[in-house]
Formats: sequence, structure tokens, C-alpha cells
Amino acid sequence: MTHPADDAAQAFQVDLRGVVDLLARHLYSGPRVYVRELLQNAVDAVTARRALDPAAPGTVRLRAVEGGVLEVTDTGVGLTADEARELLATVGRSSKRDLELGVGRAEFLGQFGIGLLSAFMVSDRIELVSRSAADPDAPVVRWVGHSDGTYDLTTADRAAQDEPGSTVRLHPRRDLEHWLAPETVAALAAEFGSLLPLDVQVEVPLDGGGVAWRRVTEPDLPWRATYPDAAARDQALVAYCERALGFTPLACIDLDVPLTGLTGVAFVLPAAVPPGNGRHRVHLKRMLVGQRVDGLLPDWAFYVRCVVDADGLRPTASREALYDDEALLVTRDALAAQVRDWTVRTLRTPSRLSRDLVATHHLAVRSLALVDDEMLDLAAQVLPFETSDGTRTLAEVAAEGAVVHTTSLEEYRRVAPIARAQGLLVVNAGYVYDADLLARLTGRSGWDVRPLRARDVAQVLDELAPERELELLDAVTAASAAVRDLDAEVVVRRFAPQDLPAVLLDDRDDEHRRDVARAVDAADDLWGGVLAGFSTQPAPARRLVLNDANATVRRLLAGGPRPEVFAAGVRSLYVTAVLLAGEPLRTRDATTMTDAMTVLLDAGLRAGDDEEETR
Ligand SMILES: Nc1ncnc2c1ncn2[C@@H]1O[C@H](COP(=O)(O)OP(=O)(O)OP(=O)(O)O)[C@@H](O)[C@H]1O
Repeated sequence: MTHPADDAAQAFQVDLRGVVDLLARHLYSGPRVYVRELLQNAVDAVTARRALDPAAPGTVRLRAVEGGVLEVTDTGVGLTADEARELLATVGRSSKRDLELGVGRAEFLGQFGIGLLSAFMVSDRIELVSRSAADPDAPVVRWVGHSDGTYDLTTADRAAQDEPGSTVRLHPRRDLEHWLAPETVAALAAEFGSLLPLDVQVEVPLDGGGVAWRRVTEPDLPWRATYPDAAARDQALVAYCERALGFTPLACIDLDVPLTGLTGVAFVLPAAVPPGNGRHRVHLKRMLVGQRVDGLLPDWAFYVRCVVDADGLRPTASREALYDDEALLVTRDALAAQVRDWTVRTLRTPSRLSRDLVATHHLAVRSLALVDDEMLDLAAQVLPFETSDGTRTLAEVAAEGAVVHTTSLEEYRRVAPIARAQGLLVVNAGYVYDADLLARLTGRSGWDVRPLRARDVAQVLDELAPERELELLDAVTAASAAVRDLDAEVVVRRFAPQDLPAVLLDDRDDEHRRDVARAVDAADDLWGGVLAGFSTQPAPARRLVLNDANATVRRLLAGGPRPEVFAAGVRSLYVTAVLLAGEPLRTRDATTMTDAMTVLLDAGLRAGDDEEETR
């Protein structure tokens, strides 16, 4: 059943305090954005006035007046009393939207009709005194909005204000006075508005007393201004980067995407930064969106910081990020191509810059090479790789034969000393991106690239003479038994360097079992049977290769020590090999080390005691 009163359409009531709280906590990153919203309204008002009178002045002045009040005066279009009532007192009402299309009009920064409310984050009372440029007969309007959601509207004679335009006064909220302090306002106005196409000035106190106006806007976009020559332009851009981003760039890359009206500069960082750090300073219609905006370039471009201005991209409602739409996608692709082309061009031509770029940003070049074939070929020509024969490019390594690489840093550390001593060229692909990069290169025609196999190293280690092999048969069997529980088996070879007692080889791809299978095929019946027995056992994952050229190893293998001392000696060589490979000790390895040391120490002390006694 309905009551008659319910039939009449009711208007929504808005609790302003709730709305302001929502803006402050959930839309904007903080109260500081109130300065941006005030500047934006002033700029839009000037734009609207210039549509009526192209020669109208374009100035904005911000200053502190008595009682901590901030006053912002513009030479914009102003408002009539009706407009003030309709636009200022209705949340969500804006003069800047296209009524038919329901979207913001291209020439204005604002569109949602909520921006002025942000001033309530720092102010209890917003006052706007305005004289309209559109209606020459309109009286001066004084609108006062209160944070409790009420407002007063009064009018005064036009004589009260000589020129069209508006003055907004913010009365500070208790305990938030600091947001309206002149230095804070000057810093925020410079941050948000430095590229605005207007003359924006802030009155700041001087050290010695008194006040002065400080202009916070650049006269022109630094990358579009006219300079006497290219060198002067470069210098100005470097100076701008120092001012705006706080570093001296290695180089400046011009950016231009006509489709979305974007122009700007990508500044190449002077020092390496970790990947995933590509944040940019983005302006829309010359107002700052943010200093650390994401999504403008792909991940690999973390070696540049951009400063851009666009008029065809959309901000999110908070105006602190870019709306992720088709236009942004197209822009990102175009910008990526421009940064990439510059990088390829620079690396192609040997120069100091190309050397600096490789030295500083090799990680980024590696990252780009993972997604770009041309860059991959170029990277192979210019990027330094750690190899067992010093730092080389992959092209240099390839000139000598197959590019054989390790896939982890530990593996490289393990084999590098032996490889170096035997003249085996191994590339370390254990650093970020390298293994993927080499894997990509494997698929390119003209490249012979493969991961190092245990057999590669085993091959360069000299086999023992058959007599020596025979001599060591029992010792090797006992040594293997000593490390069996560590998932390793022992083989003995002779190799340089002599002072390296042992090395651990990963038996990747079960090479060991295949070696045995080969041996079974080749052996006569008796040996074949014995070997076949071995091949059915699960093969140990690692080979501990003892160096028969090392004096300590020879003494150990010569026999003599009691079995438990012998086993402790082999196990301590195992741990030494793990440590030499730079691998972290697992709990099991650490226990092995402590146990082996105890046995060896005990044996050493006992030998000392025996000597004492016999004396
Ligand atoms: N300084 C000013 N001069 C003239 N008109 C103004 C001024 N400030 C605000 N207005 C009027 O008040 C309206 C509401 O302003 P508000 O800042 O709340 O929203 P907006 O700028 O339209 O949109 P947005 O929420 O996207 O900023 C504006 O559309 C404009 O017509």
C-alpha cells in the first residue's frame, strides 16, 4: 500500500561531510591535491574567458592573508549569481561537461564537478567572490560554502570588483593551518602547476622580512621552447631534468606521439636502478598528474625517467594516475618504439655514450633483448659477459666455437677455475636475464649455444694412467662409499690448478647412467655384467672429482689412515668443494663438516699424543 506523499519524486540529500571524508580517504592520496584543484579551476576559468576574448589576461595569484587564509585570484571568466548557485552549490555539477555527450570538454581540465570540494579537506569555509566576464551587467557575487553543507549567496555592486575574474578564499581548518602556509602552497603550486601555460605566482615571505612574488610556472614546455642551437637545447633539458627530477641525465630522448598529443623527454638515468622502477612524471593538459606514474612504458624501459605532457590521455577520477584505455595502450607502444630505436641507434655507433650506456644499463639492455630480436643480436655484439677467459661479448665467444654456458652462478664458480686452467671457454649465465637471453639466442640461426654438461668438464680433466687407475681402485670404491649418503660418487682425475683438491660436478640429465650404459655395450661379458649391476642403481646426482695432482689428495688415497679417518678426509673434501663452488652449506653439509672435522682433529691429536709417548 502506498501513501500519497510517496508518489512525489524526492531529491537525494547529500551529507557533505561524508562526501569530503570519502574524497580525502579513498579518492585522493592526501589533502595536498586541493592546490591542484584550485589551480585547475583558475586555468579552466581563463580558458573559458579566452574563448570570449582571446586577448584576456591569464594570471593566477596565490597569497596568504590574515588569519592563515589562503587567497587565490584568477583573471578567468567568473560567475554570475545563478551560475554560482547552480555550479558551486550542487555536488557533481560542472560547467565543463559536454551536455550531449556526457563527457568532459577537451579544452578543460575539470569535468566531474567535485574538485572544489577537495578544499574542504583543509578548510572549514570556502569563499568565492566573482565577477562574470560573460555578462557585463551581472553584479559581483559572493558565495560562501561551509563544511556542514550549507552556503550563503550574496551580491554586491560591480564597483566592488574592477575586473572580471574570481577570488577563492580558504579559511583553515583547526590543526590543518600548515597546509595553507605560504611555503607549502608555493611548493605544491610549483609541483602541480610548473608547466601550466599561465603566469602563476605565489607570494612568499623573504628571509630578511617582507614578501615577494615567486613565479612557479615555466614560460614554455622546456622541450618545445625555442633555443639558439641544439647544444643550448641539450643544456636546457639537462638543467630541467636536474631541477625537476634531481639527477643529471646520461642522455635525453625526445618523445612525440601526435595521436594522443603527447610530447616530452625520456631522460636516461646516470646510474643503474633495479628493474621494475620505471615511474614517470606525467602532465595532462600541462597539469601534473603524478611524479611516479606507472604504465607509460614497458617493464624493460626501467633505465629512463620520462617527463611528458599529453592532451589526449585520460586521468583516473583521482587525477593521480592514467586511465588504462586504448589511447594509453597506443601511446605506450609508440613511446616504447621511440626509446628502443634511440637505444639501438646509440649502441650501434661506438661512442662514449654507447660505452656508458652499456656499462650503466646493461641489465636493461639484457631485459630488452629478451623481447626484441634486433636488440638480441646487438646485445650479443656489445654486452660484456663473464667468461672463464675474462670479460667477453657473446660474439667474441662464438667466433671461437660453440657458446657453452653455465646456468647458475654456483655452477660457474664450481667449474670456472678448472675451465680456466684447461683452456675451456665457459660463459657465466647465472646473472639476471642471462640464462633466458642465451636460451633465446639458441633459437637464432647462426648461433651454436648450449648449456655446459658435466661431460664437457670431465672431458678436459685428464684420465689417469691405467696402472694408477688400478692402484686406486680400492681407494676410489671406499671414497665413493664415504659420500654415497651425500648423493655423490668419487672419481679421480688429474687437473690444474694443482692446489684445487676437488671439484663437484652436477650429473645433469643422468649422464652418468648413460656413460655406464655405453661402457656396458663396449665391455666384455664379465665386466659388462658387473657394470650393468651399477647402471640399475639410482645414479648419484653429483660427481666429486678428486685431483690426483694435489699432494693432500694423493696422501689420502695412498691409504694408511684408519677407515673412519679416510672417510672423514673424503667427506671434508666434499664440503671444501661445495664451499669452493660458492654454494651455501645445507644443514646436512654443515653436519658433515663438523663430524669430519671432529674425526680429523681427534686423529691429529691422537697422533700427537703417540709421538709424545714414544719420545
Ligand atoms: N575560479 C573559478 N572561476 C570560475 N568558475 C569556477 C571557478 N571555480 C569553480 N568554478 C565553477 O564551479 C564548477 C565546479 O567546480 P569544481 O572544481 O567542483 O568541478 P569541475 O572543475 O567542474 O570538475 P572537477 O571535479 O573535474 O574538477 C566548475 O565547473 C566551474 O564552473
